[in-house]
Amino acid sequence: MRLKRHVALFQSNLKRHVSARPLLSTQCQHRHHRRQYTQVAADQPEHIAVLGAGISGLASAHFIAKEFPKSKITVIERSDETGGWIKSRKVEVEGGDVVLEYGPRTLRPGAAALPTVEDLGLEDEILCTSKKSSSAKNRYIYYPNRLNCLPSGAEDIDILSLLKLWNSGILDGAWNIAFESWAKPRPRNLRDESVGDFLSRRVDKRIANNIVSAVFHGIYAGDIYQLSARTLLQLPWKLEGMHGSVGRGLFRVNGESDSGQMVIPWSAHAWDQYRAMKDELDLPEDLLRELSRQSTFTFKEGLQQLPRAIEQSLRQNEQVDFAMGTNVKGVEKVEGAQKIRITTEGSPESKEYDFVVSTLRDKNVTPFVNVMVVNLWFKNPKLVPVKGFGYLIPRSVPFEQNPERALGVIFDHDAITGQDSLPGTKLTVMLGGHWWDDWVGFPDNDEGAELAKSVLKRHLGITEEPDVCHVNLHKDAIAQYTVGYEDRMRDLDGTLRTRYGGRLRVVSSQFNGVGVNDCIKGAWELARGMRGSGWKGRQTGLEAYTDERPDVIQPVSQMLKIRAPTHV
Ligand SMILES: C=Cc1c2[nH]c(c1C)Cc1[nH]c(c(CCC(=O)O)c1C)Cc1[nH]c(c(C)c1CCC(=O)O)Cc1[nH]c(c(C)c1C=C)C2
Repeated sequence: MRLKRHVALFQSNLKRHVSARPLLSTQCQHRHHRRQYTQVAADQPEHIAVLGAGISGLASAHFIAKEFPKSKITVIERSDETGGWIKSRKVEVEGGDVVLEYGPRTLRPGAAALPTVEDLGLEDEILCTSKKSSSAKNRYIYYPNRLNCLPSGAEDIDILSLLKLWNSGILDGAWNIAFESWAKPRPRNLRDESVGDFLSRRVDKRIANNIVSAVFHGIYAGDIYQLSARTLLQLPWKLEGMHGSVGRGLFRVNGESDSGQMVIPWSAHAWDQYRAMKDELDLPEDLLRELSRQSTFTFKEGLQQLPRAIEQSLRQNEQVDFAMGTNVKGVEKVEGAQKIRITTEGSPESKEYDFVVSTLRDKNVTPFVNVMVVNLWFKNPKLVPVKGFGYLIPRSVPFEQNPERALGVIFDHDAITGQDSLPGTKLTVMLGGHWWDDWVGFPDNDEGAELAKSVLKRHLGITEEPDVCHVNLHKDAIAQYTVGYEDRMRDLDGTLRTRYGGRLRVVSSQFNGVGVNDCIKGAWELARGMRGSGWKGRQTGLEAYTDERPDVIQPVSQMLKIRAPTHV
């Protein structure tokens, strides 16, 4: 009854348009900094401001401090805690304690985060989930009214499990992959379309609505009919643009190559960045070898250990200063000088900087979705009937099976082991995302808990009351790279360049990819671009979108770990 009321109430919410705010004009209040700094060499920025102390801001400060050890760096953050929405909490329960993650919880062992982990001496704090573990192998999709295990690799495909999957209907339309090369190529003037439309056109709408929408729920909590195919399915989009079909394109580029490895078109920018990372990030062989066997990793105290360690190391560094609880009100170029003026809320004085890195969110640049994260812990360790990472819920699931608009459930007790001091069932239910785009009000914490429990009851048969239940509504949690994204980024690059002359650059999940690794990699690239006299150039942080050089055909190797735009 209560659930029905919630669902009816939320569905009756009307579409709300996000209020427009000018780029980088968040409120701020700025404290003055007392430390004395040695005079810096003329070719180093004297004072740099980093706006925001989420992972992008912290990583930017970390890498910039290494590039310019004599510059003064001020990190300005609105809240009282660093790390953005990476938030880990140790919670006491009867007989021990458990770690709950309110936001991202694991990292893939990609190139970006590892040097930071090594720099900070966090190697001994790492907890890995092996590629061979059940949680890495067993990923489920709930469809239409049960869990279906997806094969994790060719070696896991057996006839029985394939038959089960086939009978569920989740693979309906998959045969059409075989006929992809016969689908009509897109019109020449089509600059972008949605992921859903692209797949419906080239393969089958059912595949888009079932498996693909589930995967996109797990990454973007987004709507495949709004997200950009050109940006998020960049390889298939490129291959179709080059050869009229994805299959034919892959065949042709490999037929013409004599590299002996599987090759694909890379944007020249992504290839340069990839090589630079490979050349410069000198990681210990044993750490690399160990992590290559892992599916994901995190830390003993939770993922927030990473931003906390970066913060701690920055605080120990004389050149870095934090202005916490400080709201940026205005960012403008100083007339006639190569400086950026930052004004802050509650402070009559503004402050001028030689260089500014902004990681602030701007809803004029991309829309965002809201995600409600409900963490539940039960003393009983045997509540979930299967072992695995968890399950995702596609858009095609009938409404009666998902009236709460859940996006997926993570089996944290399986996905990450070694954080809790006692066994139990630890789950995270993710609700909302694009399903809540039209809502003007959101469930409160009690309602969120009821919705999550209702999902668990229907999908997993869990009727027990949880011993712990934490609910967090993350407003504007995940940036949405919607159709036309890359063209908008090119326009934004022009605007930023004209307005700030290269002295303000951006890095964040709005520009560099929504993952933690993407943000760290973006911060590394930004700091590297400042190297030498690079900070005096007219870059904006959006060079990936304006690099007009033709693609290069190179091995696929790390491509999946590096997100970069297309130029077809
Ligand atoms: C906490 C909510 C998030 C959702 N998506 C992201 C976050 C942080 C971003 C994200 N999630 C994944 C990737 C791909 C790269 C990767 O590390 O695998 C990205 C960029 C995959 C992923 N999805 C879920 C998990 C636990 C992971 C692993 C990474 C992580 O720890 O976040 C589950 C999941 N995430 C979201 C939903 C709705 C969901 C559902 C079960 C949204």
